[in-house]
Amino acid sequence: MLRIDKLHKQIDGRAVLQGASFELRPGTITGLIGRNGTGKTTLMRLLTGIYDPDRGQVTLDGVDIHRQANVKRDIVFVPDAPTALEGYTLKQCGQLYGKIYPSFDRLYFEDIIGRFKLPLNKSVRSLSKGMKMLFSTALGLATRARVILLDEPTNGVDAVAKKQLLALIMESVTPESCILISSHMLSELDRIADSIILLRDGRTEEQWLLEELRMQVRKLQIVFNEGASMDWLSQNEVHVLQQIGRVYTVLLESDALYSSLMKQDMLLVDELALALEDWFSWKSGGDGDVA
Ligand SMILES: Nc1ncnc2c1ncn2[C@@H]1O[C@H](COP(=O)(O)OP(=O)(O)OP(=O)(O)O)[C@@H](O)[C@H]1O
Repeated sequence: MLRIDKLHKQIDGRAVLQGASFELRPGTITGLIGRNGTGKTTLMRLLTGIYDPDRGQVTLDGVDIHRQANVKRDIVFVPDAPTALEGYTLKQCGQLYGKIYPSFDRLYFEDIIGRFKLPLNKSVRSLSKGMKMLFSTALGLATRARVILLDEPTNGVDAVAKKQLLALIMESVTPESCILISSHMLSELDRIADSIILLRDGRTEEQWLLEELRMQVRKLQIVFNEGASMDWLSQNEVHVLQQIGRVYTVLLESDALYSSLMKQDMLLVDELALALEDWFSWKSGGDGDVA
């Protein structure tokens, strides 16, 4: 559906994107993660056509979105602050979006606004930061566009509304549409995303399906008898998340490693549920802070 192919973009002489490639498939929610300043917002601006790429292509069903302006109506970007709409009332914003986006669903928009108890006749400026995020996400989702890009949608949103917002995002994806969410909240993506894209050094690495990841990567708590088996622990494919005395929490990817672990001198081994954050800590080189 939306295909991103070797995107390059320099901003102020700095290469922000250096070959980002991935795909967004219909009916899916994809999480975009990466450290501060890695270029997630820049990438979203490129996908919406706000920026042109220096090199590379973004195509929606084979049509280059930077060459065919009308395709952009199928792609909506919800920024992390709706500054452009500050002067309008919420209702006026709905009317405006209804004119821009042919599939804008006004009833759905007003339904969401009602669910979050947002004031339809007040200006966007008068809303709190969290309310602004709820409102702009509602506006974006109500376009019923085929591709919806959400930049940190839960930023500033309280715990109760966050739960509702995540449910809303999940309910909004249809078999014909897809949603890309940039977020530092890995536990939220863990709950709602189908796949994850990690942006690092301007490049996207492999796109991981969360379901497959949970099957492939084992998280184990091991208590060794006497001394820990350093030979086993120091293998490249074993990642030690935590060590407290003789208790190790590790991640490992291969069945062969699991079999060789079973031959070690252990008091206890226990399988734990893998969290996206654990895996991320591994892939970020162990500092656990990429997002
Ligand atoms: N308008 C701009 N002018 C100059 N530099 C910019 C501009 N926009 C972005 N940048 C730079 O481009 C890089 C990528 O910024 P971007 O906002 O895309 O990162 P991000 O991954 O979304 O960050 P965060 O997680 O902090 O929101 C940063 O180094 C940033 O300083």
